[in-house]
Amino acid sequence: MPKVLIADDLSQAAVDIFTNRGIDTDIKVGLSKDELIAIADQYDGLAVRSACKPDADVIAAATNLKVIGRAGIGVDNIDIKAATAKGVVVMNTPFGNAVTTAEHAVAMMFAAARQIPAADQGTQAGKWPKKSFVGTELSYKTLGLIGCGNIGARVAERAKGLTMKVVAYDPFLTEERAIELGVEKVDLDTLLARADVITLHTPLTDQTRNILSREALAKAKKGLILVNCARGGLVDEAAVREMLDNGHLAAAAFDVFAEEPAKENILFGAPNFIATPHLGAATVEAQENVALQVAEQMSDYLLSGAVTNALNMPSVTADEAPRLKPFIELAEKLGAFAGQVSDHGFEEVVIEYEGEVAELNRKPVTAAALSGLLHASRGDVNMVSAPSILAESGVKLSETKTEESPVYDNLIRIKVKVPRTANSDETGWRSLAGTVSAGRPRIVEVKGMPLEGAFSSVMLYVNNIDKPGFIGALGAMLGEAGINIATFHLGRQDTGGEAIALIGIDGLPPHELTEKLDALPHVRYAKVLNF
Ligand SMILES: NC(=O)C1=CN([C@@H]2O[C@H](COP(=O)(O)OP(=O)(O)OC[C@H]3O[C@@H](n4cnc5c(N)ncnc54)[C@H](O)[C@@H]3O)[C@@H](O)[C@H]2O)C=CC1
Ligand SMILES: O=C(O)C(=O)COP(=O)(O)O
Repeated sequence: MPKVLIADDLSQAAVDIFTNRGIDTDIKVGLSKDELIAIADQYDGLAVRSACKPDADVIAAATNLKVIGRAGIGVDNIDIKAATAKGVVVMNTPFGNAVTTAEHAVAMMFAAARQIPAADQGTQAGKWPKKSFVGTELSYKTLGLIGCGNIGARVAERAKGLTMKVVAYDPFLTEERAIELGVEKVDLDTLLARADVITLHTPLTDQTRNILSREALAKAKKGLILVNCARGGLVDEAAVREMLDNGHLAAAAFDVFAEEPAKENILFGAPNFIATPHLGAATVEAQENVALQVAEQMSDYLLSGAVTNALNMPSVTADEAPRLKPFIELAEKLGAFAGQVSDHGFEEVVIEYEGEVAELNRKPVTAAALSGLLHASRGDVNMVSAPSILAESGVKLSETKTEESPVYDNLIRIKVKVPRTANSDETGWRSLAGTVSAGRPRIVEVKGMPLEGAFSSVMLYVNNIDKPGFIGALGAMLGEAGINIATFHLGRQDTGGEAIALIGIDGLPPHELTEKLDALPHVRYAKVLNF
């Protein structure tokens, strides 16, 4: 039974889902990094929010981990690169808390415009400070959105309802979407020059870090109200402090800080500064949503291989997962075959899809083929890590698809381009193809030669010149070595030409056998393959 560690405060809804789906959970909130590392290998899944930080060390220690689920949106607390390299899927819940966070941003905008927290404090202290708090009307003012995705768009809708004008800086916002939302797409400098209020809604990435730098903030209108409910690292906090002190900024309201939990911060105590402790997603509704969603997604993945909202793996719906399973198995086996016979590596990979499989969601199938392909040389690789490992290695990958499949209902062909080496004049493309028949993977072509057979867990692959008596000699040699033959598949180009034998055998043969085979005059190549 898979086991999940819930390492941050999640609604009970998550535990209920895991339990109903037959997954064990441990709830351990507030663990130190060392405490987490000490127990990490016990779990197949790790469910977090923003406080727990699964970095490369935690992921390395979590030797059984298959999935990290983020009950929320931002994943900057998770080392996705390390997770990908270890084959761990990282998934989030991209919509569950978007409305709640947009509402918090709007609340912060009003709180800052009318200095509500300070007015509240003064009033409750018995000062009746009516003259101290003259605010700013927001109607017809310009709101500048930095980032106009899920949350930004919801803030825009609300701001339009408040009769504000909305301009947005988001390089990925299309003109069509901007028109649909009724926002004006502008560049960052224009936004800085025109906005009366700026609110941030981008993820924290290398591109967005410090997007509101000192220089950028200096370009903003005097009297700007700044709201940050996205991530602390987006803004230069020291510059904001100075600008609140010198009046360049009228007010700032931050839910997020460069260092969290923010027990101390340069902004604390600044004039017209409002802080909340990362409460953007903290409503009952949002927490139910994200807990339910993350638990369902993680359970789906652990139990059926369905992938939703993953940041490092293509999606596979619960309906697709069983349909794709045999193709994933076939692709992985073909890849494994190609990888095991590419003794000197490969420079390029082409995957061809024909027939029924061409119409399916091919991304996970390709990922499986690459996982098989890289396994021989890289060992610890899976569908999550294989595509990025291949991309980093510089090997070119391309894919073709055709609905036509002349012989089989479906066919996957993997071609690898092998380099010329000192010992081998065999350069150019090697190709292997297989089909799924009655739900089982079958190999149907090796090096362009047709042959038909099932995969066995151990197979002897022999590439030889077609000569009378060769097959008999091969069988005798295996018999002498005490190797039982389970299946025997033959293919050849033409009489007396290049031929192949693919022999399913019970158990691993001794190394000397392949050496003996290799030494035979008609043998060009012999190898034991594992599937
Ligand atoms: N305070 C809180 O509790 C919460 C904070 N968040 C934060 O809000 C962020 C945004 O969430 P969503 O809107 O759901 O994400 P999203 O992915 O839907 O939208 C982000 C937008 O930022 C844009 N963007 C990316 N790079 C940019 C750049 N260099 N300059 C300008 N725009 C850029 C993207 O094109 C996208 O449209 C999350 O990544 C998370 O960090 C999310 C939920 C709760
Ligand atoms: O979803 C997000 O990105 C958030 O920042 C919410 O964070 P939290 O789950 O409240 O720690």
